[in-house]
Amino acid sequence: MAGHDDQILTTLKILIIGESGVGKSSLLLRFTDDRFDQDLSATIGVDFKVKQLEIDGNRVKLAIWDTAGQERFRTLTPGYYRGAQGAILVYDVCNRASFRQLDRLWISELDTFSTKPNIIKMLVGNKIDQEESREITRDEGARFARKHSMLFIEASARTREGVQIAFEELVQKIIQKPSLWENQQKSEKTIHPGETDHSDESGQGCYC
Ligand SMILES: Nc1nc2c(ncn2[C@@H]2O[C@H](COP(=O)(O)OP(=O)(O)OP(=O)(O)O)[C@@H](O)[C@H]2O)c(=O)[nH]1
Repeated sequence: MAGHDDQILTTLKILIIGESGVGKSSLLLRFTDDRFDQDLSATIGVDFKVKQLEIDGNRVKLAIWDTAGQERFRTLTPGYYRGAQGAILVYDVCNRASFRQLDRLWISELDTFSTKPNIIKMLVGNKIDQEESREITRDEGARFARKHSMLFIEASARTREGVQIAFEELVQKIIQKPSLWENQQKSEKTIHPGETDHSDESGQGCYC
């Protein structure tokens, strides 16, 4: 029966980044637990959830890191990024500042700290249930994604729209690039937030 660990193709590390309040934790909660909480508190440091997903007949385990958007809660930045095969960059379609910050901060931070040069990026414009307050058109989001070679989807953690597909498309693209995950199988190891990883010091091992 699918779901046993020996049937898992690989474990992938996925990051969710973006400004505070754009809905990163809400997207994760919707994806992992199919829940939405109107009064979710701000993330402090990093949250971490694991979920299995079946893509094109392959079962993969996702370790999803939800990072704090607020500067004062972001203390371990390089560690978040290390070894990640995929990143979800989130903005709020009703908040232009959160869109602008992708260019000013989040993309360059990802480029600086990512240890995998071909990491797959998915841009998510969240909160499309608030159409009346929209500040960023779908077209503008799509153009920005194209410019930065990112996948793109609009979503609402509140209504579920686009959430599952955002994660699935990202994972599908990662699976299609075996160079991102293939040789971590032998030494597969999962580091949880707060644990120390020494694998880089020896020049081998992985961080997944
Ligand atoms: N209407 C609407 N509200 C949303 C949606 N997603 C999140 N929210 C609300 O937006 C607020 C912030 O959501 P969070 O998920 O905590 O945002 P975050 O990006 O994780 O914030 P930090 O943890 O501070 O980085 C909460 O009140 C959520 O209920 C959405 O799709 N639609």
